[in-house]
Amino acid sequence: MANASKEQLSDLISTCDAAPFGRGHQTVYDDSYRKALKLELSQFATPLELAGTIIPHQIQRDLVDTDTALRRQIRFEPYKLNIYDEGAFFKPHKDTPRRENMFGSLVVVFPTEHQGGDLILADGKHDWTFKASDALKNSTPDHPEIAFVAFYSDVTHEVLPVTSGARITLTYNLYFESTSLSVAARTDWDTKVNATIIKKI
Ligand SMILES: O=C(O)CCC(=O)C(=O)O
Ligand SMILES: [Fe+2]
Repeated sequence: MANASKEQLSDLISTCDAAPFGRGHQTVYDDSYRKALKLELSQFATPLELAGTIIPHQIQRDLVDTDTALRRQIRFEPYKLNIYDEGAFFKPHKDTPRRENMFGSLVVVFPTEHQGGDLILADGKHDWTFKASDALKNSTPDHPEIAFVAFYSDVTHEVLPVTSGARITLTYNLYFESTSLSVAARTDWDTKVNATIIKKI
């Protein structure tokens, strides 16, 4: 991605489908709510090996181990590749839990040139802005960087419109290894968002 030319990005964009989202129990398309493109897991391959980065450790340390009640092994499941070209956005929503031991989401942002597309997160008490376009501005083809943000499932988030270029993200569902604890009942965590830039991937 760090070396992607405009042509390669337009090729990628032209192979993608419109991205739906969950509304109640349904999966719907509504481009006044979510205007973006996506590829399902079966439709792409990525050289990004999450296990080879610091991301799992950082999420374990800063999002999970900070609370003794939560201290458990976590697992990442890749979910979708999302492409936001100019004018694309995703209005405020919470992610639909895929299974009862899902406790959060991880969004990895690739270093493709773009403006806008800030991710705004809120839990009712705090809000956060994750501006990957700024975070990645020192990324170069020779020294690519990625940015990530991880958050609990009760955090509402939205992607503001991309004003130029293309913002490409890979989302993961975050699970606890054991299914014993009902995580949905917990809404009083102090730190709900963890955002960092990973250098030199
Ligand atoms: O691409 C992003 O930054 C967020 C995507 C998202 O919120 C989702 O797929 O549910
Ligand atoms: Fe989401």
